Amino acid sequence: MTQLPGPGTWRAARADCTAYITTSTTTSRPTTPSRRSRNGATPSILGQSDSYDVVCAVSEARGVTPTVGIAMVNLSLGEVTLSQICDNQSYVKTIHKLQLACPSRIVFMPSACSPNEPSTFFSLVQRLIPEAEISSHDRSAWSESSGIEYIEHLAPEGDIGPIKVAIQGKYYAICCLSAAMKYIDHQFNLSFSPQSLRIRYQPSEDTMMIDISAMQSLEVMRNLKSAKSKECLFGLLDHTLTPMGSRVLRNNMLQPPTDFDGFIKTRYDALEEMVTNEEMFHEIRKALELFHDAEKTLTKLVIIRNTTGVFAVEEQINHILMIKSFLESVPDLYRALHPAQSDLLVKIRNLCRPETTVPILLNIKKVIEADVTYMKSPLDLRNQRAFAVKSGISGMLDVARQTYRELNEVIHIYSDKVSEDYRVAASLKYDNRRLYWFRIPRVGLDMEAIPQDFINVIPKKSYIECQTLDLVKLNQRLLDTSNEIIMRSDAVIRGLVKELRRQVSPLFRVCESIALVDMISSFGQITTTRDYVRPNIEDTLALKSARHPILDKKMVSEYVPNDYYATERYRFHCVTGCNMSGKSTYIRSVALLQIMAQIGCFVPAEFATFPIIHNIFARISTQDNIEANLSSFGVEMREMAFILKNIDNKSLAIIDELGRGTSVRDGMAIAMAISEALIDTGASIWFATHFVELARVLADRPGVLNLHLASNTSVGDGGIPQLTMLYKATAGTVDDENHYGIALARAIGMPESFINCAESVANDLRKRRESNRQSSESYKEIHRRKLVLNLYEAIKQANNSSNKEALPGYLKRLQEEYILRLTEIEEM
Ligand SMILES: Nc1ncnc2c1ncn2[C@@H]1O[C@H](COP(=O)(O)OP(=O)(O)OP(=O)(O)O)[C@@H](O)[C@H]1O
Repeated sequence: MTQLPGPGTWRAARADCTAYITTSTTTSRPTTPSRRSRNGATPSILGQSDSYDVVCAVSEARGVTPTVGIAMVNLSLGEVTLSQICDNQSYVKTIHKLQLACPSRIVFMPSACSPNEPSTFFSLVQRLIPEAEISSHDRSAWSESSGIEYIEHLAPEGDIGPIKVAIQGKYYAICCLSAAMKYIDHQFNLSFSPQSLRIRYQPSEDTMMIDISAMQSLEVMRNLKSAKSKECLFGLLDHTLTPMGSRVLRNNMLQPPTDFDGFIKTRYDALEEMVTNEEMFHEIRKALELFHDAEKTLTKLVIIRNTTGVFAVEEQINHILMIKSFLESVPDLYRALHPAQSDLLVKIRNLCRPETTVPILLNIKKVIEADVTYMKSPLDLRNQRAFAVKSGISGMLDVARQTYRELNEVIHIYSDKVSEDYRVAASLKYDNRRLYWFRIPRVGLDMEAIPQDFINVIPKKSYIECQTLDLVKLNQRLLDTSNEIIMRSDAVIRGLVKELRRQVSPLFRVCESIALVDMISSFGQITTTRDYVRPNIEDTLALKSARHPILDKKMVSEYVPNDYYATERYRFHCVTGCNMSGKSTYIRSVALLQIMAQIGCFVPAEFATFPIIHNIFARISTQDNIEANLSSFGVEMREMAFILKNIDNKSLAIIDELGRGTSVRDGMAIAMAISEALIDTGASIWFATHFVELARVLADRPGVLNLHLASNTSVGDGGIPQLTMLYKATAGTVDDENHYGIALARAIGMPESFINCAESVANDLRKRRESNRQSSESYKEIHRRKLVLNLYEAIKQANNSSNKEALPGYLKRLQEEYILRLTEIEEM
């Protein structure tokens, strides 16, 4: 049992949270942690298929810029993540972090919740993370010194120093660790074996924040229409072969790293090596197939529960057999990684080297039979467990095993006898609930006159399942013998578990390496099957012939690739185009490709450079039905307010169809005001709109680039105009004089009378607008001057760019845009 650190002293001098002086104890109902059903909105948006027990303690120093400490203890994976976040009054970063972790419990200080006046943060957590159970825990549990003691006691020895350096000054995070551990001990009667818990500090600036609604509308983790569909970014990228690999991929997609040298570059190098060395790649994939979820098994081994009895010992034997088969599989991966040269793969190979795993395996083999292994079928697993401990270690155990063997033989002989006596083809089956039972085909069996000796009969379509009284008695004897074996194995197993607990730390590292190599090989799988390119990381976003990753796979060769370019000078991209011209697809692609690039994956393009982005926001209307429209404007405004409050120059925002939930005039005015505000943030904005006038007005603002998705109108059979989408992003605004909307309405079969009426209204409006248009020479002069100044600035910037490869394309586009804009001015 873990020796828990004594209660530390609460330092009254420290900020707001020191003021929480009460004598309250834990207030929530004591229960054991359980796998919650994930019905909450956030987990389903995040596409979570697996659920974990995460207990999270939070504390805060209130103020204008509050500081929040978080300690998240994952009881299913045996790891603790500490964070300390400098947040704003809406606690955006903290709430986002909690939403991604999906904690089963969130523990507060008693003074933050009722009967005291609930803090703003507490109220936000209650409202925005409804699926978490909220508790409070005694004030004295939130102690810095006790938190440090936990680290010293629970972290692997080699990790203690680096963790202490990382958490220096992170007072709130450390107090939360103390509270979380005491809460777990108090509530669940659980503790961790010494030096076994992975504790890490995660600074919030090390990862990209993808707003939850962006995650949903961009279909990052799950498809919008069907939760089962694999048509989402995660579905596209997840070719992992182990549960650990899939988890790491998911975590990376939820919070892509922002550290290029530390993470992204090393992943690119490893991936490049994998895709160029085909043989190594295949060997790695083959080796990965052998692994099960060792991370979870190891966690179960290090969690100390005060449970005894046959079931507990059986579980421990299962864990040992699983660890044994895990250790036996590691050398294959080590060999597969032999040719690796890239830093990351070499590091992973070193972590998997035999010096780490072989001594542990030898220790296991000292007491466990070498050929006993973990099996999936209940009968095989029971037999493996019965013979797990080496013979010769305990005389009584060997005797019990002999009885077990003989009883099994007796049962098989009895099964043959039943077949003979009742003239049926009874086959012996086994499951954990009934133990042995018979399956007898219905053919030749009179269902009206089933022998009375057959009990517990379950009729099925083509056979019956049943037992006999004698079989039930034999089962009971077998169970007693099996239990005796298990209990007699207990002492040996206990000793081994104790030994293994001391060695889990390097094994957890091996698991993490396997997970990482699995994620990279998963990227390798998609890179080799699709035509992906390694991105560069620079200040500029420049993509040549880039494709929407999901549509590209779905549409194969039909997808029309597009170019993207964004710098300080062109940071607000106003994208116009007629209905169905590909605007949304164009702007969404850029966010999805950015996420791919930052998790270390190659991207579907001919050439790609990305800047490092710290936040991704999206405002995309995903509900087009009339009912939803009632509130869609409210949702739209709320989301835009959130974005405007949190966006900065390291952000990327995708805004689609802003202002469409209200009248055209109001919508246009709001879109205009928001666009102006977004331009001033310095963020990279991709703004698709039907308001062509908006694009024209914004055209002269520094930082704005107008683009449109091209389409063609031609005259088809019978003189009927036809609309062809080209899906090609082109400089300038869409030419709305062609009335594409009306052309599309005609193409989809609206009545001719209606179309004629719409055309006449549109022509009237156009004439009126033309007569209002300014045409004075001085007005034109102002526009010409602005255009030349902009061109000068752009060429200067291009000259400074290190990306010479993208330069010709960029200059050509600049030229096209200049000519187009000049023509527009002259035609005014
Ligand atoms: N680059 C492309 N290549 C091929 N097909 C595309 C491309 N972009 C979009 N499409 C097709 O066009 C359809 C419509 O695209 P999208 O929804 O992006 O258009 P939109 O301009 O945003 O439409 P609306 O204005 O009506 O919302 C997509 O479902 C896809 O099938």
